[in-house]
Amino acid sequence: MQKNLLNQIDSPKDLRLLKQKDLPQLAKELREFIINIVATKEGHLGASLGVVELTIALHYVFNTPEDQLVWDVGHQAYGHKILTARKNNFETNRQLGGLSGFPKRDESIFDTFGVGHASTSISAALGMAIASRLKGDLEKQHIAVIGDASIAGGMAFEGLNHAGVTKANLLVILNDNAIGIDPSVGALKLYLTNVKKGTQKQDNIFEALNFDYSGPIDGHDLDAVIAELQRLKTVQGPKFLHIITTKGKGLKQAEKDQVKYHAPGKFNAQTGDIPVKATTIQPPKYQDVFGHTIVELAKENKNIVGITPAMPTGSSLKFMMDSLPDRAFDVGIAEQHAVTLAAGMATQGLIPFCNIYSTFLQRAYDQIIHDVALQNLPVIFCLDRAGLVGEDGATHHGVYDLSYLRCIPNLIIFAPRNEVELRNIMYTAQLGLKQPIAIRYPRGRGVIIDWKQGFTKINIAEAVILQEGENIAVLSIGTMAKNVSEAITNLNVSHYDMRFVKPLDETLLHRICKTHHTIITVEDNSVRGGFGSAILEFMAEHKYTNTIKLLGIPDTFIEHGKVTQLQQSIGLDPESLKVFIENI
Ligand SMILES: Cc1ncc(C[n+]2csc(CCOP(=O)(O)OP(=O)(O)O)c2C)c(N)n1
Ligand SMILES: CC(=O)[C@@H](O)[C@H](O)COP(=O)(O)O
Ligand SMILES: [Mg+2]
Repeated sequence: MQKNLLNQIDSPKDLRLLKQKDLPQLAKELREFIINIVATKEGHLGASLGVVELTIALHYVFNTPEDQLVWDVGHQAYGHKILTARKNNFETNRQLGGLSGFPKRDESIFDTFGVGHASTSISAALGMAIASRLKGDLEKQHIAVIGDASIAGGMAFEGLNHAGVTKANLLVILNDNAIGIDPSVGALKLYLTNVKKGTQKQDNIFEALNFDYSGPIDGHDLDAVIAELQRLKTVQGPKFLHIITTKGKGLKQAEKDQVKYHAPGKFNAQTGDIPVKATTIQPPKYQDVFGHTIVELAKENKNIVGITPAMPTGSSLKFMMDSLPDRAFDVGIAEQHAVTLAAGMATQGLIPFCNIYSTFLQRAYDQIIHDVALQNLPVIFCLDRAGLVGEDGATHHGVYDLSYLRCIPNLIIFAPRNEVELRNIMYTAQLGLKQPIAIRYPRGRGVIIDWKQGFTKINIAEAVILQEGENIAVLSIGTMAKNVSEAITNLNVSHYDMRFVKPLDETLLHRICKTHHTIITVEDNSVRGGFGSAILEFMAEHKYTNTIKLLGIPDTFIEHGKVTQLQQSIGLDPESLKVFIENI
């Protein structure tokens, strides 16, 4: 058999010159290429391995980039990137200055739509298809590739509902591997399982929505997929192709442990094994502090329930799903539903901990305002991955929550400085708070090895004095306290961990303003409308004229890279902070 087909391909034009019988060999090479690079450079693995055949078939049959191909979430688009002129720099994937881990319009004309969040592809591709019709172009194809977990998201349903009454030239391909990051959930999953078994009794849902439905077909059978795509190319209007694939296909361990190999970190490219980490004791991940603490609290307080929209492993709510399964809910990729579900539960006296990554909570903004805060329902929001998240980049940084939450009446906003503070605020929140609270904490590990200490109640709106000095007061929020502490070692300045962005510790703030000529705020949220803005508003309201400097995420989208590199690039690392403070 011919070797090194992948090396001959710079763009889909080269791919289309290959004979169809050679494509399985290309699929093998593409898989090996992805595995070899992700094994050392890290990133999302299982999803891209699962769509290798589909990716080749799509670029083989359709005339990309004229035909518009939209990937949902985009974590499965590594093969697409490699076949579309990015093979030679794919090793820079997700690194500072390198390729983005997700499709991005700035990066390539083959990336028709920027993604990272789920369930957007159908609406985006439909928008393109309607635009083509309006321009009189009836030949152009528009394809949305969406996973079985993402199609259960509300916006995907909204897109299907609209598409079904249009004549738009839209092909929706459901890549059904029966798993998201964690196993897929919900009634739609049951329906799809029945379709695969051929046992469904009711009408086909997608046909009922007016789509020309075909499938399910084996998504790893290149000939079958190509034949069906060629047929669908000749069908006008909304079409739906259901393919069945295996997440992690081609790497034994990734097929077996699909959750771990969604994004496994470094692994051995030959064996697939993930190296056992050194056993030195480290501080825990914040997500695990959340996961263990909610179990501990829920065992004592029968009203506590936990909710996650499709992130049981990422949030560690799985600990509660394992030990108290009736009281922990994975609702699928459904952030809006998760928030309003929590609100409904709170009306009945339950104490919902609704855990959502900061970036994904953006999806549920009206629900926070209209369903929770307006009715003053005591929902406890736990916002994981707040601040810079690193290699996932601009689509995933949780750097807006303080700004978008701070303007909502009734809502308390707290950011723990360390693991013990996270535990204590979770404990405090379930003691009978009469209003909603948002607790935001970052990706990664904390600072305290001995974190499992007894609970202490936190007084609402009480800040903590970490160091008192002269003239300059540094006010930090959340885990930025660590960078500030490192920066001011040996400096005679004050440092306060304000803890609450809302309500502020006004008593302390009056004292700070009266005893320091300069105030510096430090946050890992946008400086626009965030913690520093809250301090500015306080000063303006009380007519303080101290000099104030706001440090945080500048008013621009921050790309991908290691968190330490990104902090350096925007002056939030300890060294830059030190230089800044010394030069005041
Ligand atoms: C709005 C939103 N919520 C949650 C996520 C986190 N997330 C990324 S991929 C994923 C699972 C996607 O599963 P599926 O659509 O089945 O694709 P697969 O990984 O199986 O290819 C989730 C929950 C996200 N990216 N966007
Ligand atoms: C693609 C996606 O949205 C998720 O896979 C995300 O990358 C998970 O982030 P964490 O690694 O922080 O859980
Ligand atoms: Mg899936």
